[in-house]
Amino acid sequence: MKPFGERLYAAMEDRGPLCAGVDPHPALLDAWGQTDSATGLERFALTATEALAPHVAVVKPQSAFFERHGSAGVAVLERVIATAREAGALVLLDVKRGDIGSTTQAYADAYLDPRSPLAADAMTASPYLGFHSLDPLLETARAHDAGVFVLALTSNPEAPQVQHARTPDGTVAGEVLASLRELNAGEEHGSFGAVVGATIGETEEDLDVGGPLLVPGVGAQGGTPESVRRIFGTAVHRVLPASSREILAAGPAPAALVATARATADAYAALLT
Ligand SMILES: O=C(O)c1cc(=O)[nH]c(=O)n1[C@@H]1O[C@H](COP(=O)(O)O)[C@@H](O)[C@H]1O
Repeated sequence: MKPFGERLYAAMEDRGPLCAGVDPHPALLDAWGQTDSATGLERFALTATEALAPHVAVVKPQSAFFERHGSAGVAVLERVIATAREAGALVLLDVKRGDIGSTTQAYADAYLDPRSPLAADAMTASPYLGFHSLDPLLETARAHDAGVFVLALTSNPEAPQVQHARTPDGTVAGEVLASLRELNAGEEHGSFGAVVGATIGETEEDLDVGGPLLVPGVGAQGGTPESVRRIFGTAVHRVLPASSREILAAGPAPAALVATARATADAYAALLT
């Protein structure tokens, strides 16, 4: 198998630059006429995945919305992952894990080792126990040609308190970005990505980490192709926009989901050229 970064680049060229989030919010379940239960979750999540996965580069299930339904919800997550991969999409599992190294290895086994029923092509990780507390994830990803997306400059308004904090060498976010650049050194399309929100406004950080840039915050949180172009400058060709609520709100009709996803991918495709 090729490394994740190369597989992602090929998928974005082939299917357009879009990561479609599967975030089964209770309000969306209701809007789709489903109950807030494991049965409603299953109908919602599989309808969305079956519709979108044949058309988008990446499907990103948000684990919390499955976990809140207990073990039945996690079983649905397993089916979403398998369904999306069978349809040819890459799966980025959004779990934002981060812990001491020995525990991080167990997360790596759960989400990146192909023997696990929850194994995905890539996962999200939080570096706030120290970037190298993530080493077990990074090493397991390398061993299985998977990817890791590390939070750098997130889309939420509380983020600057930690991420803009000064360090002897710059800022916390700058150090995360530099660590990713080091991991991807020598690769044209590295497998270790940064998460940078489309809503962060101006930044002086060097956002080109040599790997993909997962960019949530487009659509429902207000980010646009123009704001993405402004924020990412010469790194814009690495951007993978991620949108959840805006696409899912078009459902439950599969054709409407696909049309909204396609329109979003088309709106961002010009950024990559
Ligand atoms: O890692 C993420 O995906 C993420 C990082 C971030 O900075 N901001 C952010 O919104 N997200 C996730 O991206 C999704 C955003 O969904 P919408 O705002 O509905 O498009 C949610 O699943 C968030 O958890």
